[in-house]
Amino acid sequence: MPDSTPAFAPLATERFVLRPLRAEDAAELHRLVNDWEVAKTLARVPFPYPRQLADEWIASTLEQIAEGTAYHLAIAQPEAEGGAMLGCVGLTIEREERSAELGYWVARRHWGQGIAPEAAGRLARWAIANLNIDRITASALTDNARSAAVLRRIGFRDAGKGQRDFLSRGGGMPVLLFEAGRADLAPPVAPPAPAPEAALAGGKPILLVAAVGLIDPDNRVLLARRPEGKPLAGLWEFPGGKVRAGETPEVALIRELKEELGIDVTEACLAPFAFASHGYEAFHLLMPLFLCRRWQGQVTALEGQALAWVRPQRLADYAMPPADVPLVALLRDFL
Ligand SMILES: Nc1nc2c([nH]c(=O)n2[C@H]2C[C@H](O)[C@@H](COP(=O)(O)OP(=O)(O)OP(=O)(O)O)O2)c(=O)[nH]1
Repeated sequence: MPDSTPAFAPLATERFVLRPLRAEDAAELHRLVNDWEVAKTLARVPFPYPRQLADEWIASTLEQIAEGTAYHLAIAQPEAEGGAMLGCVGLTIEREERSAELGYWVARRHWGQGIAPEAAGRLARWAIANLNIDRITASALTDNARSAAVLRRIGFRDAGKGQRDFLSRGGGMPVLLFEAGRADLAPPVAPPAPAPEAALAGGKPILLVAAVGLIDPDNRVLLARRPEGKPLAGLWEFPGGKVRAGETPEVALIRELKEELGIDVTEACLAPFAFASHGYEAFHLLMPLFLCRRWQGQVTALEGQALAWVRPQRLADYAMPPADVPLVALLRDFL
């Protein structure tokens, strides 16, 4: 399954942009990182930092982005504000483990402005939503309380202690290990407000969500990727959404399919197929799954979500929410 990042479009944060490094950044990169206070905190940076290494490093980061093996980016001001580089943030992918390692540094004169959490938080949330990973790891020198605080602030959990080789220190150094999964990087989920007589499942409100397996003439099923910023970001799901007060599941689905995919579906074309009943932390999900083979209009990702038409036997290659796992098995057998 491809990652949905053919060419890397810069990521905006509240104040900055995270963009691929450019050959012309080399002199500035060298000036900023060839500073003992910065270099001593970084495992892979030698000190002194040879000027030529900046050129080589930048060229290698561009190759890695093209291959999808690592995403090392400049933290820069927006072009309209001068475009100055303030530091770097990066992720190295461990494909086999479906994880990535996060690193960052900020030029000394910009310390104390909250740049690292803003940049590292955005890259981490983008990565969990757009790359095929479930986990991000990071480490900080045991005496680098500032860096540990950055990681905790963006949702990382302490994951013990370790040892890492630091080029700048000429050997192994003790580090604190951190990690974050999808739930750690998601916004806090407010439990749905229960209707007055709503059933409570084990003390949790029941959330009714209607979903559909859209099936094309080749017998492929449409999956949509949950976007950055939503709970379960990066997981693939059946199109659909919450059933609002006063709606039937069918009406909710017809509305969601119009809003999210720009297609018109009639109730007669929605065939009830199965349902999911799954306890999430904040609510219990009850999700009828319909099947639909006929609709009007062109399926279009109107909310910027990645879409994939997937053959039944390939459904297992797509990481989906835990509630969907039994549905996928049923659907595969049915199709
Ligand atoms: N649509 C859909 N939702 C699913 C699936 N599996 C699963 O656990 N869910 C969960 C994720 C969410 O907690 C919930 C759907 O809520 P949502 O927030 O995406 O619904 P929505 O489209 O109404 O979103 P919003 O307008 O509130 O942002 O159901 C699935 O296959 N499809």
